[in-house]
Amino acid sequence: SSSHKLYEEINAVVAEHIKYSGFTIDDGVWEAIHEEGEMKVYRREMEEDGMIVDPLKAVHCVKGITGHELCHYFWDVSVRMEWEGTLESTNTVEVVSDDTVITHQTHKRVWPTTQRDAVFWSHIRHIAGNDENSPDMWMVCNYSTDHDKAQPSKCVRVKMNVAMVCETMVTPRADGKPSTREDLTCRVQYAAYVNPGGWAPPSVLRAVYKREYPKFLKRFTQYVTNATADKPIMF
Ligand SMILES: O=S(=O)(CCO)c1ccc(-c2ccc(C3CCCC3)c([C@H]3C[C@H]3c3ccccn3)c2)cc1
Repeated sequence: SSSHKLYEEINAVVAEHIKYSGFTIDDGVWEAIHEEGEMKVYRREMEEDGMIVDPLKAVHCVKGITGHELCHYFWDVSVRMEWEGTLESTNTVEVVSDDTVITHQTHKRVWPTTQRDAVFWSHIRHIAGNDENSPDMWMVCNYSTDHDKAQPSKCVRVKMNVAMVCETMVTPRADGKPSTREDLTCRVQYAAYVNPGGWAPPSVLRAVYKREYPKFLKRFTQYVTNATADKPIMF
């Protein structure tokens, strides 16, 4: 229930991501590392006590789906192994409420680094827009947390703060008929702050992020497109 002690943190993290969301990327600050069609991926080079913690930001535009659908599948742990290619295992350690779960997942080892795992709360939220200044958005935040049911493992624990924020554009039909998927466009913003935990070679980490984030975003959005193609639209 929303009286759960986590909600203070959840509300603060959500507010922060809304504050920093925005489709305009300040080129002076963000370095483009990948552009493919509508998908553009950026990073900022940042280190915290010798650790690479490059913030990552990506924007994408996906036809034929809604932001609610994209966030639903990003949040739904039961399908995560189907689209997250770098995952070895995932385990839900607590269902906090119908919009928040706590997950423990292990990532496949990335040579030559030690294998990593993550324990995080994952919260899905619809932010109703009331005018063009505050658009209607769906958002999922994945934020590292501790949990006594998350088994200590051989893995190095990463610290992460990830947000998927979506806006849906519906082009009105001239014939006044109900919208179909051709009328839908989902504008996606993905922001990830991942501290890899223990030491890892900076050049290796930067190469991994540069390779894996575009792959993950492409594979995930393709997964949602396929999963929703023959289903009624979830607005
Ligand atoms: O968007 S999510 O919330 C989706 C839920 O899974 C997310 C995405 C990515 C990560 C993550 C965390 C750590 C690493 C590294 C750090 C040193 C060695 C492993 C990587 C590396 C494996 C690379 C990677 C980058 C991007 C996407 C997937 N794989 C990724 C965590 C959560």
